Amino acid sequence: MNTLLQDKNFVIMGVANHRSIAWGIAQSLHKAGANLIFTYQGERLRENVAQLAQSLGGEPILINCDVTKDEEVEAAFAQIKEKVGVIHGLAHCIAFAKTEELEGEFVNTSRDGYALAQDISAYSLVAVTRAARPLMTEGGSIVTLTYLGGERVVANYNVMGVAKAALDACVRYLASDLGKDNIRVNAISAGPIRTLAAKGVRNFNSMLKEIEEKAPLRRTVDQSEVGDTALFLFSHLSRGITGEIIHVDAGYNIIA
Ligand SMILES: CCCCCCc1ccc(Oc2ccc(Oc3cccc(O)n3)cc2)c(O)c1
Repeated sequence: MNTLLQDKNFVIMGVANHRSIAWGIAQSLHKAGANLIFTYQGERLRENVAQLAQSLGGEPILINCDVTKDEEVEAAFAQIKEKVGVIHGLAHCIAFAKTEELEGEFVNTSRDGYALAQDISAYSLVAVTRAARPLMTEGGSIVTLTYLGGERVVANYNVMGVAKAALDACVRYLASDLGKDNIRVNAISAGPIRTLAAKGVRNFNSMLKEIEEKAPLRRTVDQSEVGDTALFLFSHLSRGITGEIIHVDAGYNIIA
């Protein structure tokens, strides 16, 4: 146990089940003494998140929030303000694209599929940052999840790669806006991890194998490694870092 985040309040958006990267982040922050607020999308996920949150002990705070609806984002953060007043950080672990657009040729991406991926996977960071900002009266740190496929072509990642490229630029522009409020905005570019979301990407398994063969560390990474990097980005230790993308991928991104 450490006290790096003792008694500080963090919002975690995007826990779906025990394999979620968001859950790995939650565990790392909990061990550092943080108080956690979980948001989920739609009542059917509430029970999953509730059981996981209760396993940490204490009274978890669970808030429904569909990030595609401005009124739900505003209502969610109004509830969070009422419950805790101040927050010190936010983990944005939300993305979506239609599975039929996560395979084959990118040139065949539909107009509505492209817009949907951008709305949920990139614009939602802007929306939640705008809503969270007034609650970060003591400064803060916002962390989102991105992937190498937004920097270089990764077969099948297609429309999500373009959405992650937009997300990465959002990180930089939001960091520029919020730095004067002492709020930092960064992204963790995680290597492939077997999550519910990963099931939506064609040939995911072959990518895991390629990484074990080519990554400098000759292995893939797990949710706890991403969680601990998030802990660093939420703590005083990363106070000089904003607008950055940190790769937690066993070094794979440096290999041609
Ligand atoms: C061939 C690429 C292998 C590496 C992919 C690593 C990765 C795994 C999961 C990622 O997160 C999502 C999130 C939503 C998403 O869209 C989905 C997921 C499940 C079902 C569905 O209809 N859409 C796809 C990937 C992600 O952004 C990146």
